[in-house]
Amino acid sequence: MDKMKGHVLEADSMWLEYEGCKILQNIYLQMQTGHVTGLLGRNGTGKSSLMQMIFGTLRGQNQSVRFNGDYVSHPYQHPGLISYLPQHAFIPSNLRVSEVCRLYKVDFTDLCRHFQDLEQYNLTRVKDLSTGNRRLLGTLLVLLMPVAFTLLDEPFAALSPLSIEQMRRVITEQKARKGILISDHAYEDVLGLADATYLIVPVGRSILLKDVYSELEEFGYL
Ligand SMILES: Nc1ncnc2c1ncn2[C@@H]1O[C@H](COP(=O)(O)OP(=O)(O)OP(=O)(O)O)[C@@H](O)[C@H]1O
Repeated sequence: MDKMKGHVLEADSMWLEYEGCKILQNIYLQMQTGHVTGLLGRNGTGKSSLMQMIFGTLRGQNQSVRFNGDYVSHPYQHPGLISYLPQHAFIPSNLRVSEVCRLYKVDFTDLCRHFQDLEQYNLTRVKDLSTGNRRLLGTLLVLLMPVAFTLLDEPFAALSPLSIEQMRRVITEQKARKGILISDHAYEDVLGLADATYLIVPVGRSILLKDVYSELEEFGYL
């Protein structure tokens, strides 16, 4: 993938229902390389589901994900296109940190450049890391993977204030080479990073925020 050229990833007509219960209705969202896009919404409004649909691992009633205008049926199957940080643990826990770095095509030295404390865990098995360090490792792997777009579901949860600050710096650095979508309840952190922010409002519609704080209040998020 040509990193010098700008790329656009669009999620269009995203429709999701569970047993007749409407979660997402006709959502549109756009990401572009060089930009951080924020995704906010109250608990249960469907942010995680939307990310899984964009990644391609959850099928809704309708969805259209387009890369530079071309429909992509399962984005995660395209090498170099997309990475996704789910809320749950996802790294094979029996592998050593150095092995998962190879698996995700991330240079361990580069990873430690961002978080020096991780240096000592090169040969540690993932299951022996603390919960916070496992989350930190997972978030860094997904962020540093050589892909055009990265989806981050709650990257700040389980991180200490100092780690959040450092992670914000990594995100800002990485946006120079990719497009990043962030959903987190630490909305100030999201707004501080985002070039544009979408709010999912009940029931399942998305709004591109313009007058950010007054719209967040108007739609009952704050
Ligand atoms: N497998 C499922 N079957 C039925 N309902 C589901 C299923 N998965 C999710 N839901 C429902 O879909 C809605 C959206 O869930 P989702 O996890 O996407 O929301 P969210 O905005 O990410 O929430 P949070 O901020 O609390 O993480 C919720 O009401 C949830 O209960």
